[in-house]
Amino acid sequence: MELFTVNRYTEDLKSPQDKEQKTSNEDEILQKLLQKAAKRKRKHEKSEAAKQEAAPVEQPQVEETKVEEKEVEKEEPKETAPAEEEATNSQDFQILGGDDSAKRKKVTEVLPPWLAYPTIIEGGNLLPDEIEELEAGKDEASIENLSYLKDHTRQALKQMKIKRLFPVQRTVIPWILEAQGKPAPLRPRDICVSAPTGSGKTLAFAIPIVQLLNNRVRCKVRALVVLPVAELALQVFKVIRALCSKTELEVCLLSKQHRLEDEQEKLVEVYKGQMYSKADIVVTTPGRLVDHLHATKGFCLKSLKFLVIDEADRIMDAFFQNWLYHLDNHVRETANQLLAGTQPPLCLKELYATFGKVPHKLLFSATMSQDPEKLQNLRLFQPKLFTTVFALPVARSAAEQTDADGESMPNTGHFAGKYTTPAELTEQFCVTELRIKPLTLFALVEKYQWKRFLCFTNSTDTANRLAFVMQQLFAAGPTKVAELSGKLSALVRTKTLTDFARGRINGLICSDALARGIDVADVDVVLSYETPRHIKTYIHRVGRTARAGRKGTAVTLLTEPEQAQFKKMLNEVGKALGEEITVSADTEVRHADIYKKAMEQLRKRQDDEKTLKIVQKRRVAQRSVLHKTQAEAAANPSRPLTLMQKLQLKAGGVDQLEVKLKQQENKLLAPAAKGKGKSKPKSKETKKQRLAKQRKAIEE
Ligand SMILES: Nc1ncnc2c1ncn2[C@@H]1O[C@H](COP(=O)(O)OP(=O)(O)OP(=O)(O)O)[C@@H](O)[C@H]1O
Repeated sequence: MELFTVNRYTEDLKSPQDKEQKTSNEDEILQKLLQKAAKRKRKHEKSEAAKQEAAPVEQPQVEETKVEEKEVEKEEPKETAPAEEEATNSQDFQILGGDDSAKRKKVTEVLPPWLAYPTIIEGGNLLPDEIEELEAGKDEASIENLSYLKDHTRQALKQMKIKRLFPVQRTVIPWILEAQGKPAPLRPRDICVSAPTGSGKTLAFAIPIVQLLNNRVRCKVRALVVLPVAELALQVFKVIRALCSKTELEVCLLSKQHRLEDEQEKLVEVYKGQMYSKADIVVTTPGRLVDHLHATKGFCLKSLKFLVIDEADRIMDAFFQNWLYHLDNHVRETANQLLAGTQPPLCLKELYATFGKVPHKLLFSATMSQDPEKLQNLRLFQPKLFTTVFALPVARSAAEQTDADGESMPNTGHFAGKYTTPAELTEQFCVTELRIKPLTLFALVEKYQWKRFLCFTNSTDTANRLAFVMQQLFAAGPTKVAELSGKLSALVRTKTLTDFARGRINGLICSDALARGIDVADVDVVLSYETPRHIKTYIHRVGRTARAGRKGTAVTLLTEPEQAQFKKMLNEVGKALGEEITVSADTEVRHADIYKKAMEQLRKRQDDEKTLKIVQKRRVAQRSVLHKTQAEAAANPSRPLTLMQKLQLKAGGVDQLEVKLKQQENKLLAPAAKGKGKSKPKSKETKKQRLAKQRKAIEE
């Protein structure tokens, strides 16, 4: 008996004809195999003969032989039968570790047509000839001559001291107004706007939104503006609020600078058991939006008509609590509730108005992302790109338009408008040594008498340390310097910015968290203390000056090794390094004493911080040990304590230990507290009152 039975598939030959056909097929295959074997044999013989010839010769000639071999191989297919050709063609696939001569297709980056063929925003900011036209009263960009602007917008703009619109505004505003004016089944295309920093993108979306929402009857959240950081949200909120000043529209700001409960009060009101929206336009950060979607009863976005994403590439780069997912869920849920009839009022008209409605998405940035994956997350509807600078696809010859196989290649386009800086910006650099970098910065500010400057570092820690050193260096003079980094609370940051805007502070040492979007008027110069890691960061940093058609300067401090790398980074996006500026060579000697002192103080401060961290860590550890010992002793009074535990309890228990460690901590914090104590208000305000006062001052 067989243990295993192997079942093979044996094709039943149905007819003698089939039988004949099968035998002829077999013969054919056999013939092919024999031909192949003969070919292989021939080849082997030839290569053996060649090897023998080449044996006494040195290395370079071996390579020649290889070339010959290849030539022989290339010639051979001419002699082979068609069946053999098939077999040789199979070598088109690249064999790993094998012959490298296999054919490879060239991979080219292809932009989707909407990115490759954008709408160009013509004209720069206020050009000299335009100013002459403005004086002559013939200016086409004057708000008086633009027919699509409503009276309430003109009045508000006049109050904001805006007389004419910038190119990006003149292109985008009429386009949105027209796209929204089309009848119901036609849906407007979503747009991406890529324009330089300070070119006026905020008004480009704010004006059409305010004009289109102004004829609403009932207050509902119809526009949502999302920004990456609280400071930016506050800035955009102020612009939209000013624009709405002549309308009935309500604008609400949501950001971590306020208490959630306060914001909830501003968002929703309850009347006779029904929830009503108190805001038409909501300006928010992604994190705060998610908080409200989950925690605020009655916060409903089902009537959303506009979704604006400012600094879009930043928002797409970061996860931001997956805000898009939560927003999507919220809109879908409310729509479903409405369809299921669980959310009153359910009437046909409302159903019709809600069903299938998607907000018009408007994306803005100075460094727009081209990454299709990131853009796909936003599910843009037939997107359209507006950009200021663009090199149109280069015209190619007929030969260039086809690849090696003779197939036509798509036009790839060249997105040159991706990283642009304002025309009014002057870029410079200063070469220094790492050892004396802070001193060079100090000397530059002294030499050029900059009264309003921003200085960027690559991390919050560097910003913190540099601000400390600069404060020491400038201590004797009138120049006031402060830190502005992500390490500080949002409230302190906003207060510092307000002080800077009002001229109480001359220079801010910032981390990159605030490099984007912040609009402070009349910044003389933007300094990069450390070279930015990415060109995008550089574009946003330098964009804090030369805004709204004004002139500005950007200076980068470079060490010798950094110079080539930075130059390469700029060249890659078609920018040049700019002019070199220097500080006098005896700077180091003149300020040696004061610099030495500042560095010593910094070292002392760092030591203190380290000790404080250790004390705090020990405090937490000892507290937990004591708690454990006390709990054990209470739970099991009969169990004898170890000597260590007895000592710990004898030392005075948790409370006394707390007091002891607190004393140590206070001692270390004492010098800092002393300095702060001077500026503290004398009145007995509570912390809550003080914060409320600060908030009020900031919003004003
Ligand atoms: N039409 C205008 N006339 C005069 N000033 C304007 C006009 N439009 C905007 N501004 C001013 O220009 C400055 C920059 O505007 P805005 O912040 O909108 O620029 P942005 O393009 O968003 O810059 P960023 O990319 O850095 O965020 C603001 O101070 C604003 O008040």
